[in-house]
Amino acid sequence: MSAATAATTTAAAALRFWERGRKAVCVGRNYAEHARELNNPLPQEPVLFLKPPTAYVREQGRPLRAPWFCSSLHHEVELGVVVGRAGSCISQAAAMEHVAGYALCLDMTARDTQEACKSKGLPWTLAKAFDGSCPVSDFIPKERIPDPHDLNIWLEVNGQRRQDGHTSNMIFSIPFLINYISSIMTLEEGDLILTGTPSGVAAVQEGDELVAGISGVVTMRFRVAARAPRP
Ligand SMILES: O=C([O-])CC(=O)C(=O)O
Ligand SMILES: [Mg+2]
Repeated sequence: MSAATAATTTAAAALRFWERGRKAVCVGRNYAEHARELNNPLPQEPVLFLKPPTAYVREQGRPLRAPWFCSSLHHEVELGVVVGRAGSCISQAAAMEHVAGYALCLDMTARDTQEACKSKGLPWTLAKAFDGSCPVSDFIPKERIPDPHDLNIWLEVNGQRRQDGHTSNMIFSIPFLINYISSIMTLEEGDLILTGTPSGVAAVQEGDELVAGISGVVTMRFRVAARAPRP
């Protein structure tokens, strides 16, 4: 691909990736300390699940809220990778050419629902894919992050640091994940890959203020509202 084409695809993906109706492919248990804190085994292969485009919520938009069936809404701060060029069966060597940039993300999780799903051997869709379950920062162009495996990602609740991780501790690297995911489902321009959370996940309460950041790159702020009423 020419440099001009690469620049065009990057610019296109920079345009509000969260409004493009694209999927978020999420990786679970990609940090050993987080797998351990929830008493999960270390994965031999990436654990994957999906969030629909209706999961995205923007910083200046509506507040975060637990869905009606959840009484333990957890925060999980994660580095998001924004796909700039579609592909399937992308090699690890070519993987970074398909990256347009990054976003800071929260994989908001209905933890009690997830535990119930796990114990019944059911998928995690209710726990992970509800409306507003994926707060995202502005798009961060690739050029602003020379090494995505050398980032400090953190989250504070009401001014108290809860999560403080480093992307060098991912079990599966970004090129590995792009290769693995694209061998299962086509990655499209504007798709987001959530790369897993470091340890320190915990429940949020109505009225909490969440501030998360990638040190030296971006911060974002969200308020937690009352749980959604049962329809
Ligand atoms: O819910 C979980 O523990 C799995 C997950 O999303 C993560 O590790 O980021
Ligand atoms: Mg997660």
